[in-house]
Amino acid sequence: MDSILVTGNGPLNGQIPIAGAKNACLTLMPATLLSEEPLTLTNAPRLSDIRTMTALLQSLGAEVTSMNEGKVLALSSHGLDNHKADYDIVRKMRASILVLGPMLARDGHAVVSLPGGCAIGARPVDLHLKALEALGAELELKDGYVHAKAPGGLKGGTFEFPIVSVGATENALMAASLAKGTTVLKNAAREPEIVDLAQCLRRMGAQIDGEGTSTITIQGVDRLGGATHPVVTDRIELGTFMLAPAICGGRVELLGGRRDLVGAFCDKLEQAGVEIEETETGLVVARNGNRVRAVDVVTEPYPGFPTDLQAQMMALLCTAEGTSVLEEKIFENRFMHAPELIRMGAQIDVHGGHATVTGVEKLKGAPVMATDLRASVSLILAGLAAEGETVVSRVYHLDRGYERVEEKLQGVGARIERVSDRG
Ligand SMILES: CC(=O)N[C@H]1[C@@H](OP(=O)(O)OP(=O)(O)OC[C@H]2O[C@@H](n3ccc(=O)[nH]c3=O)[C@H](O)[C@@H]2O)O[C@H](CO)[C@@H](O)[C@@H]1O
Ligand SMILES: C=C(OP(=O)(O)O)C(=O)O
Repeated sequence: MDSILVTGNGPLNGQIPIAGAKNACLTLMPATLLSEEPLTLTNAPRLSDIRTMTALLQSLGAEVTSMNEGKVLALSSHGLDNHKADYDIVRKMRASILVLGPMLARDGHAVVSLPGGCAIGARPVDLHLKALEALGAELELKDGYVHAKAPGGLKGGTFEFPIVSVGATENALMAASLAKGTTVLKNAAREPEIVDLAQCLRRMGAQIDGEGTSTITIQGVDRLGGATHPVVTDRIELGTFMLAPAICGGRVELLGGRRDLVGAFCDKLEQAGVEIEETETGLVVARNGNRVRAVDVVTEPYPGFPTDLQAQMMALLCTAEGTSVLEEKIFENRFMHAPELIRMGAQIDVHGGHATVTGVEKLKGAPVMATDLRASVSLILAGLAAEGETVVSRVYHLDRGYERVEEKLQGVGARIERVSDRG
């Protein structure tokens, strides 16, 4: 299993290109199941999660061809010969549940394994199921699988999400696109990935209004066609790499970055004393000299501060002047990076959904490991700011969501390399 070796660094300077969003691509790919015609996604990220979704769609009988070194995905679901998403693939990635709504909407039946919990929390899928029931789906849970039927097709309905869920909004949005009549989704998620999905579905012929607000209205159509759609920029990769010059000092331009994707996050960075400038080609982040200041952070659905940047922000605040409190409101167990950061000399006290971080002048390199994607990259950021060497193991978590992380950071002067254990 590979590890990442990071050696503490001085200021970083240069440019980092930001890829298409993992979380957008993982919902755009299952949208192929809604149509008999081809869907082409450009600006796709090259990630293990994308390969997992490819394998899942192929297991259902869809064709997925990766072109242009993986940046273009040509998908076609002309003849699905299997409507069962097997546990062996679904357990690898929670986003697998996103095949349920589209398969059910197009063909009237689907069987999908329940994904189960994961390191950051229990993550039930009850809201996905309730939203589909509001569209007339008949569901039964048997042997760890959701057996779904809609013999006469799905029918439009109104559903108000009791809490904001990105994935449940995506499943419902896709299913409603082919339901008969009008669907109104209230308290819907407003994330840029939802907007991207709605734009792609519209290109395929769907009639959708209100994406990016809490109420989305969908007028169902009989069939959807083919489309070509560029995947939106990955705001979480963007925020992660914005933290590299923030933590090491220097000046880095994140190519393709836009402030509207990471507004709440930018506000916090600026409060901490980091400079951010929007250019025609991206976002420039700079910090010179002084230590960053402590800031308090509360994770919330978009447009709030994203939970997927909480671990990385904690790494920065470990080096800030003063005491910060981070409150995690989305996932109940998303502070697993804290004990690892403590091994690097950080002062963190976790109490329930809060972490109190008292900044130290210098972190110290150490061998560390993490049990999830964003936790892993937070340890790389901490390693860049630490004295000495940090070895981050369990790199497969990182490969789920960051393409060529070491090359991108090397490109701005970071001392980071992948070490293979195989030899
Ligand atoms: C592939 C993908 O896009 N993943 C993102 C997506 O995950 P995902 O779509 O799984 O996250 P949700 O927005 O659904 O989760 C929000 C909260 O709702 C709860 N919940 C969710 C569904 C449900 O049926 N019942 C329920 O109780 C979850 O446990 C969590 O506490 O949004 C999260 C929140 O921004 C991000 O951290 C993930 O990176
Ligand atoms: C939690 C994440 O992803 P997933 O929902 O796929 O587990 C993430 O991208 O940080």
